[in-house]
Parts: sequence; C-alpha cells; structure tokens
Amino acid sequence: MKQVNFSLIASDGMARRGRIDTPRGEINTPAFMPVGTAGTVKAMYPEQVRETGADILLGNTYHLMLRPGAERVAGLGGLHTFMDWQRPILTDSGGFQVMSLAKLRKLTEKGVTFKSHIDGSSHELTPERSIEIQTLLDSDIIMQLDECIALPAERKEMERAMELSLRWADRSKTAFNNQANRALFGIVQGGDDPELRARSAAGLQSIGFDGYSIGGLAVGEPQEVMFRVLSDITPELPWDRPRYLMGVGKPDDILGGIERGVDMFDCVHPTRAGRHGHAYTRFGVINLKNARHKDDHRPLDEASPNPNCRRWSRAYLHHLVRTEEILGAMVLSQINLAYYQELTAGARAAIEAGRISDFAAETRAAWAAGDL
Ligand SMILES: Nc1cc(N)c2c(=O)[nH][nH]c(=O)c2c1
Repeated sequence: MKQVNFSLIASDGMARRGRIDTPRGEINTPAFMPVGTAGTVKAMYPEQVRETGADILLGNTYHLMLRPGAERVAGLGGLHTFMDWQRPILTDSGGFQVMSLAKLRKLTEKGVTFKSHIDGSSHELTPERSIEIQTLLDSDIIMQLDECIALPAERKEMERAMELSLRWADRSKTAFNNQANRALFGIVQGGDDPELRARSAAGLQSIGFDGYSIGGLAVGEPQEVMFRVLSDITPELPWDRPRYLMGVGKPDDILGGIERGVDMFDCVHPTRAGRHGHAYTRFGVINLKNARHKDDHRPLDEASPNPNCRRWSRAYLHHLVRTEEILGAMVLSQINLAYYQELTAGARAAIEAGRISDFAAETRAAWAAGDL
C-alpha cells in the first residue's frame, strides 16, 4: 500500500491547494522547500527551518554522494537521522549538479561519468545508481535521473535530451521497484518547445509516476518563457499528482508558478541572498549592504509576524552585513525563508478562499509600493 499520497483540497483556476501525506508527516502545498545542500540548510538549525513553516527540505544527491557518501549516510541511519530533521526530505537525482559542478563529464546512454569538483575522484551516475543513492539516503521523495540542457538551445538538442530523459525515466522506474514508503517523480523536459514538452509529459504518464517535476527551467531563460512553458505543460499533467517546478525561484517566480498550477518549489535563492545581505519582505527585497541604511533605526518590517523583522534596526542589520558577521547570514537566512513560507501559506489560504487572483494582485502591489 503506497504510503505517500497526494490529496487535492481546493483549486482556484489553475492554482491548487493540496497535501502530500508521507510516513514522516504531511506537506502542505503550494510548498516551498528550503535547500539543505549537503545535509544542512546553511546557517540554520533544523528546528529553525521547521519554525519558519517548512514541511519538507531538499537534499542534493551530488554533494552527499561525494561527501560523506551515500553508503556512509545509510550506515549512520539515513539522512534524517544524520542531520536530525525528522520530517520529509526530497532529493534530486544528482544529474543537474553533475552538469553544473563536476569536472570532465562524459554523458552516454548508460549515464554520466565525472570527476569530483572536490578531490578529482572518478564517479558514475546512472538511473539505477541514482535511485540506489537516494534510497540509501532514505529520502521520502526521489527523482529520476534526467538530462537538463540550458536555454536557448537548438530544437534537435532539446529533443535528444528529452528522449534520453524518457529512456532514463523508464530505467529509473524499474530500479525504483515500487517502493511503498517513498515517492518517485518523473521529470518533464523538452526545453521551450510545446510539442517536445507534451511528448515528454505523455511519455512519463505512460510509465507512471507518483509526481511530475518540471525540469529544464530556471536555466537562463527569461521569466516570460518560463511562464509560457508552465502554462503549456501543467494542463498536460495529471490533476491528482503533485507538480514540482525545480530550482525556482524568486518570490514573483513562485507566485506566477502557483497561478499556473505548480504545487512544489525549491531554490537556494532565499538562503544565498540572505548570506549576501539581501532581505525579502512583504514590500520586496532590500539590499542591506547599501550605505543608506547605516543610520536607519527602523526595523525591517514592524508589522511582520516574524520577530526577527521587528527586533533589530536596519542600521544594525547593515552593520552585520558590512562586517560579514556570521549573525548576518543567520538572521537574513531565517528572515528570507520565513518570508517564502509566509508567501506560500498566504497562497494556500487564498486558494481555499477562492481569491488567488486578489491575493496575487495585493502581493504584487505591496512589492511595487514598498518603502525600502
Ligand atoms: N532548474 C533545475 C534545477 C534542478 N535541480 C534540476 C534537476 O535536478 N533535474 N532536472 C532539471 O531540469 C533541473 C532544473
């Protein structure tokens, strides 16, 4: 009996409010997943991540397979025990980061061989090995191995990568062996070509997956291209399965994705931006490196539900950023993740109330009018 199940609670146009029940707890959707790259969401205790409202976090297979190694994590009780995060974890397949981080990559029908960017050691990732690694990590939602290409690209290249990804999807499903306690998602590819995307979606559904990721986006294309691809592809995906937009994004990307039928998101942006002095608020993003803040006694947002937005002056946050104090990275990572959770929680409530269009308009108006 499958122990990971998606329930649709409400919809408003293409926007959906759902819940994924897993053996390690529920995931309320639309959901934003903080990225815990190598078994940690940078600068955050796991309990702080949970307190922001996150139901699930992401682990990167590429980083964890290189260091400390999948078999070592399994021997230490799996990733949840290793990092002391007892709620759901989603892992990627590792393929995307092989192509973006590893050295001397060689891609064949079998899979991809590469040299570690850490110590130059040789490794191979195949659909079968990726499923094995993610199972060793004891991940709750795992991904097929796929090939993601950057945009813009020639149509024949997009078609080649999409068709390879479909063959790898089939091998991933076989290797997954219908494990009941975790979910396997297929990944839709096809670049910005509607016909290729439709063929990918249909091919994945003929294989059958617990959820459908939308890959090949957030790879350099303009936002309007991403939104067009989403508008084209979500109607082609099963209504009763989660849709996960990989690697996205900034708040306006996420709001646009929700309006176009996406249920799950992940991105390093909120934590990375926090470490670089950018704070996300209800009024948009504020660059606290800017000298204009050095005498500003106002808090970041005195009406925020997040105490960290009310506790310190902008001058103090500016000081932490300019002096590169560790507390700056900690506080701004928490502020940004909390804002992303505030945004998705607000979207969930708006969809349930049948007012996602009003919510989106109000949110964008606040971003535009922000006194930063
Ligand atoms: N932006 C993206 C981020 C990602 N982690 C992935 C991925 O893991 N697989 N495939 C993808 O297409 C992809 C795109």
